[in-house]
Amino acid sequence: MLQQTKDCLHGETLIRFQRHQLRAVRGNIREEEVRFMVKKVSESALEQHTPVDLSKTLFSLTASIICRVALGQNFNESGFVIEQDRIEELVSEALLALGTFTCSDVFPGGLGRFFDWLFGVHKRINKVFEDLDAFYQHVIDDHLKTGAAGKKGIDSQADIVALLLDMMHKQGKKDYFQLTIDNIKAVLMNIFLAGVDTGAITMIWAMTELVRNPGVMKKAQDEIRTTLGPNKGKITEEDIDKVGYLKLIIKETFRLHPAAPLLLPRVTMSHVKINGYDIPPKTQIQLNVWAIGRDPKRWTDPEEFIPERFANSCVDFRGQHFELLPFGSGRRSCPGMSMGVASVELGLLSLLYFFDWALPEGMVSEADIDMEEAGNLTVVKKQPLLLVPVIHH
Ligand code: HEM
Repeated sequence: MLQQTKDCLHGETLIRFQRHQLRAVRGNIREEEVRFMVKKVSESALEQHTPVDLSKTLFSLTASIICRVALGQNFNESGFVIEQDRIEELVSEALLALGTFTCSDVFPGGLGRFFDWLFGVHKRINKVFEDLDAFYQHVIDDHLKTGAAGKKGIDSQADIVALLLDMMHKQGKKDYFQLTIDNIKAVLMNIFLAGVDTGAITMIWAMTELVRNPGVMKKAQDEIRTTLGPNKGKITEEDIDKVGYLKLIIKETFRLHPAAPLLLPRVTMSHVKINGYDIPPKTQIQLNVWAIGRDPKRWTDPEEFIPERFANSCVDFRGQHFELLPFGSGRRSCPGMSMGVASVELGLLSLLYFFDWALPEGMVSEADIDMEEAGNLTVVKKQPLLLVPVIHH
């Protein structure tokens, strides 16, 4: 028990430390982008009874944060190399393509390839990845042209492309590992595909559960508004640690709606035995963390959204407690966890502090909200979440 408490405290301290580190390096990109989102939602709220598409709003938020941190490019300034909508489209298309079943996965020989060719599977996959490659090349060329890549020197505000290009320029010819432009594009691909929609999906499900559970929404808003006080002009990341109930809401959202329900596939390196089953080497394994999160043997009332279940529990989502694994576990667990959690916390905190949320006209009860899921690698709410914002402060 003592060890568990120590682990809890250690985890919490670690995530705060990482957040401070991130803040020091990335400045207040997240705060600026969340403020921009609040401004846009406030504008919509002035047109009374007009619903906001929160799914779109939250995808735009995470895409803008990732674009600024990774590429140093701001959607809200003119001259961005690609339309924001197109980036969001490309990310969704790429994730869908990656999670698509291919015949050559099951029949690696000519037969599988023939059927994939017949159904045009690889053509579709190639098209979306060619478009993303062209986008990364454009951004890299832009950095090289403007000298953001090393010539001016790297400062604490440098974006990831600038840092990687700087590393590439400084490497010696005899270095064991030679970083190439292709490596940089691969890192960008990882960050884009893993970083944009996971955070948005988590916030969309959290807001969906909150409107379906008005008691939980009210408790969260009362705590947030009482703790932060009235007429606060802006929310900062320092405010996050003051509001404990929101953190329980986020944990409960991770339990019921992990953004990547099957994590990334693993392959066994040797023969293993699990629950009496023999699993030979080189077998692809998928971990269903969605099902684990709803397992009645582990959770009381597993289908219910009850954030209080975590109030006196040490169970956390950082990969040490196997009943809750929204970021995976082990060496291949999510490297963007601190950044993802910080964006989700700040985004939700602002939406709950500044606005009350009502159902759109025609929807009589919370039970009418559609909960259907869509996607394969990542699973999003199928129908956009439409809610009417009412300005509170
Ligand atoms: C709430 C937000 C996020 C969630 C729920 C999430 C979840 C996950 C999950 C489940 C995995 C697979 C882990 C495994 O199979 O064990 C993963 C991998 C990954 N995530 Fe995240 N993630 C989030 C945010 C981010 C962000 C913001 C970034 C980058 C800026 C990021 C970058 C990555 C990368 C690069 C991988 C692949 C790691 C590898 O291949 O070894 N993630 N994430």
